[in-house]
Amino acid sequence: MRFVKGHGTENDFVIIPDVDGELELSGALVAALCDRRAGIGGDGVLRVVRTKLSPEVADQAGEAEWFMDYRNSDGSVAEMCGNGTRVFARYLVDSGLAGAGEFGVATRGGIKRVRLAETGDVTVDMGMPRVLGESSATVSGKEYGGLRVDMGNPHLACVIGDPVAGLDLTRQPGFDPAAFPHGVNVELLNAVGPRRVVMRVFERGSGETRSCGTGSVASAVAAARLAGETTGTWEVEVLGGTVTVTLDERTSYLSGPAVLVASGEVDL
Ligand SMILES: N[C@@H](CCC[C@H](N)C(=O)O)C(=O)O
Repeated sequence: MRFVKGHGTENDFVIIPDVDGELELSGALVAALCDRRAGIGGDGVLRVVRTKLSPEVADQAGEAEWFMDYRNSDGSVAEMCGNGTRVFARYLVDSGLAGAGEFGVATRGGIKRVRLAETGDVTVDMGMPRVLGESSATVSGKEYGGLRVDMGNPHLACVIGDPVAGLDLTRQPGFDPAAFPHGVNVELLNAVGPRRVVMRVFERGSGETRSCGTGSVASAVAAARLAGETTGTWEVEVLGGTVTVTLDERTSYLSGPAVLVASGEVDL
């Protein structure tokens, strides 16, 4: 099986080209590919398949030729992945499946428009974040209040007073299953300057990752709300670098680097 490895601020993915939709991507196969010792290693898999050949998103085929079939490293399916969309776009352009510039990508969370800059950065129109209210997460016995934000996938973004560096995120933070019946991605962040936050994330289905695009937008929304703002540009520092989030009256944008680092054949 041919693969390409890429990452966006070290949120890393195994990209599997399956343009004609011939592959049976089981949960076990995804987990084996993402295994960092026995496989290639990654936070998730991005299967590249024609939208029109994918019944669950075929209605998006008029606006996006390619479907990003995203899976978490434990094999579970997720609706959306912001960094994955940026890396997916980089792959499409570098492999000649899409022309440079601007185009749509089909996802389970709807069409995402992407724009590739000459600097190498990729920007995704992430849509309007939906704020669903408040909830809380528990880390090492301590409870943190946070904002429930729907980015196509579920988030709980908690602005905490303390630095996030010392938090133990080796285990899934506690959360209210009634508020998040399908699980949740938990962000913990603190403000380190005007419109600048440091964020760590525990992702549903993948554990702690070094960056999360949908989580960065959710974090910017939570930080903005605390500052009494609704629009503007936030820098989100993550373990793997920095991404930029812009909120406006209509939508949100995620920008940052997206790179491909390896390719080859895998026989699992
Ligand atoms: N890393 C992603 C989010 C991936 C999906 C998430 N783990 C979920 O299950 O919702 C991003 O960059 O947004």
